[in-house]
Amino acid sequence: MEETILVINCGSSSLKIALFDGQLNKVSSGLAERLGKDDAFATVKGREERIDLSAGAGHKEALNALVNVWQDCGLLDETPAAIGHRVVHGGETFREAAPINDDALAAIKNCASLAPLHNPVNLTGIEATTALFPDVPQVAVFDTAFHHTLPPKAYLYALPRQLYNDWGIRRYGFHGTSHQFMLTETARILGKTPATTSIISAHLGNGCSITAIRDGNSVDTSMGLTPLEGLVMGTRSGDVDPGLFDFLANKDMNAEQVHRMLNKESGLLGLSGQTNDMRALCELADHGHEPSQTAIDVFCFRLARYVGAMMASLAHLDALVFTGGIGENSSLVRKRTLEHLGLFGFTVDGELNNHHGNISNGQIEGADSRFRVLVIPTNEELVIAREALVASRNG
Ligand SMILES: Nc1ncnc2c1ncn2[C@@H]1O[C@H](COP(=O)(O)OP(=O)(O)O)[C@@H](O)[C@H]1O
Ligand SMILES: CC(=O)OP(=O)(O)O
Ligand SMILES: [Mg+2]
Repeated sequence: MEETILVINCGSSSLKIALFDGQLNKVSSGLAERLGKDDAFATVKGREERIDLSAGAGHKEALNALVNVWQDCGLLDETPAAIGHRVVHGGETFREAAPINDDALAAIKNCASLAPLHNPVNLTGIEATTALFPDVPQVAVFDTAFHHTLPPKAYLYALPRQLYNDWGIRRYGFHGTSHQFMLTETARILGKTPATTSIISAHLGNGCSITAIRDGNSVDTSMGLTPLEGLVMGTRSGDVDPGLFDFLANKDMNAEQVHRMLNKESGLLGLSGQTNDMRALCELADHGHEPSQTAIDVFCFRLARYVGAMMASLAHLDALVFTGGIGENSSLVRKRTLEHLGLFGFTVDGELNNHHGNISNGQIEGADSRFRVLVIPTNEELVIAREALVASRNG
């Protein structure tokens, strides 16, 4: 019987799920959106019909519904050989993927206060698959793990040292599976080994982060204690002056309100007043909507500033790499960002940038650019499936 690997990525209001065969080919994938809302629904890629979920359905119901569809159409006849879960925060405990057992679950729960939007739903996903497939080995793959090589100068905040010693307050970094995938893909494209490859990787999805990778190791990254620091994101502010908290407290905003504003009501959505979706924002900007144009400007300028900041960690740069829904699809964001970086010697080829999808190596830099610039589709699910497969074969 063919082995299958199930991959689960529980986001704050969505569920992404994928099925791989034993050769790590993706067999099918599904998505559930608007979880917790009245109009929650799920879809299986390549199938027309929407799976309506009951009002307020959460991750568990969505997962059961999607697995049911796969079972009904014969894609998941047997129990899977292994299950891989994306877990966002692994703290300092996890430097690599970990088999899910009681100790790992306790450690993941321990990190939940550091990633309140992500870890609790990651745990819900693990509970749901444990109920469905109690005897199947499961593996947690952490966003933070790839960043375990950050040096203290990059991960320490300039706060009283006691906060790190007592509570683990430091910068952790996220999207590690995606940044790691950018490293291996860039090395493959350039004909190098990952261990000798140095890149700046910009993951621009709903959450956005940028990482400096020096000779295969993450050495600086824009996200911090939580996935709120750094770049402008769909609904997250990224960097703000810490003095803001004091100011807002004096305006009678409590911690919960500030948390919601910074995580859910800021970023592209907050600046534009319209949408967190970059594609929709570009259309509004095209039609002359000034706040949307400004939102795109702030997004690209912050990103360019961070590219400059990441340079400080590198001895040489093999490529600047764009990935994630925005990085892969928005030629406008790439162009605007690179235009800020002329002093470093970056140039962009307009034609390649507009049609990068046709070019197999993802190149978009101009002939006179000092550095390579690549667009590479991310594949976090594949990395997670690979880890799950390895773990299942090892034991
Ligand atoms: N053609 C496009 N042009 C501009 N932005 C796009 C395009 N396609 C997708 N995006 C943007 O990508 C973002 C979602 O990225 P994605 O990586 O899919 O998100 P997630 O972090 O949820 O996995 C959204 O802002 C969306 O508008
Ligand atoms: C860590 C993080 O920001 O994840 P996502 O982009 O899935 O929200
Ligand atoms: Mg993402």
